[in-house]
Amino acid sequence: MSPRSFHSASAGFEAALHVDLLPEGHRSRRLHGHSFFATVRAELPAGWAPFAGGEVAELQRRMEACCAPLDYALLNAVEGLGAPTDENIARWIRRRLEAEFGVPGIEQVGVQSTAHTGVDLDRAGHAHLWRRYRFQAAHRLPNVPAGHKCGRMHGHGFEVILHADQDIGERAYGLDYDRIDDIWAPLHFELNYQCLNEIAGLENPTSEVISAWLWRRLKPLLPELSWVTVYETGSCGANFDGQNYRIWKEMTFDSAIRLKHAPEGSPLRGIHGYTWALRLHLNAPLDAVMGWTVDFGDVKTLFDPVFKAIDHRPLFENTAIDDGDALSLARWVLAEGRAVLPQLDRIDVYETRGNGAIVLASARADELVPV
Ligand SMILES: Nc1nc2c(c(=O)[nH]1)N=C([C@H](O)[C@H](O)COP(=O)(O)OP(=O)(O)OP(=O)(O)O)CN2
Repeated sequence: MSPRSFHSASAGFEAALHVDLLPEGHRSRRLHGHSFFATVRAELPAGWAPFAGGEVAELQRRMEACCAPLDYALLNAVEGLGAPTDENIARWIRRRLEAEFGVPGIEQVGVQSTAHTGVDLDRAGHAHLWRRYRFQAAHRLPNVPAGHKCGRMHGHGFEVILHADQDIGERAYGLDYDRIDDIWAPLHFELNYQCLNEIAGLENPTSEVISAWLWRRLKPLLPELSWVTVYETGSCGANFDGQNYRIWKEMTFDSAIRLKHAPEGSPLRGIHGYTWALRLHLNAPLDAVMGWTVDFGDVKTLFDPVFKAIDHRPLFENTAIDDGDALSLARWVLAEGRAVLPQLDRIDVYETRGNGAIVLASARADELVPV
């Protein structure tokens, strides 16, 4: 096993734009504005930050400085940006982070322009557009053991994220979000306000089965489709890429830390704390009878002793945890978590939205699947 790790930092900016390369009459040709949110994930070498454990703060500082010219700006007037599509903004941020802000090992740059729309630029330079949809539906899982809560008929506000790889290199404009909307529209009609068990192919409607069902329906219409993500609740879901199933479970923990390598006088050296966001990712084959990889409920139960060791704790008193930074915590959680859940293959730990660390259990290049 050769684990890889990434640091993540984000910056928001308010900006105006008009996208003139869209067809005549398209609403985005008009002057309009967005609250953008950009994130970078980078595999940073040891010694890059001013002190060990200071990587998130340093990456955040550089990310904010990089994006500063975009804040309260007309993006069409920003030098070198070109047509202000989400993709071009991501490429502009990436170029500047590399060339002017000394950020090595960039794995991903994401730009979110609305609550339901964005682009993730991967290491190879492919732009994955994503679009989020919602549908309200009921279901029950018919094969769960007696007494399992999901065996009862219940309902969810499901969310689906469709990711499409534009694969257009450096061209300014490829797939339009509206095309994804048009392809999604009949599926919304089919799923919304329905009982999923009554739909052919969804007799056992787990998140995994729904994501694969959507993949089979959408891929022929949208060859660019790269992942289908299904959120069953706000804290768990599944992802399918045509071959592999991945699931995740999110939780928060509230803990105190200090960074032991921070310089004298820095507040980061003293006791401080966060409501950390923790996301557990698992990769496993589908159980043909249950229709799931690992039961979200089992994930929670098996992980509970690890959770209890970090929630409402002074983590600097735990000598098994190297330091109080996000990467040290993610590494510890991965090691402890895999002892009880060997399917765990990635841990994300965030101090605040977009600012934290990710650790992978293996060196597979395609594991930064956005969710
Ligand atoms: N791998 C899967 N496990 C489970 C699925 C599934 O689709 N795939 N579905 C369910 C249930 O349908 C249930 O509604 C969701 O379960 P759970 O994670 O327990 O959801 P909660 O939001 O209720 O969890 P809390 O963290 O307690 O809020 C079960 N498992």
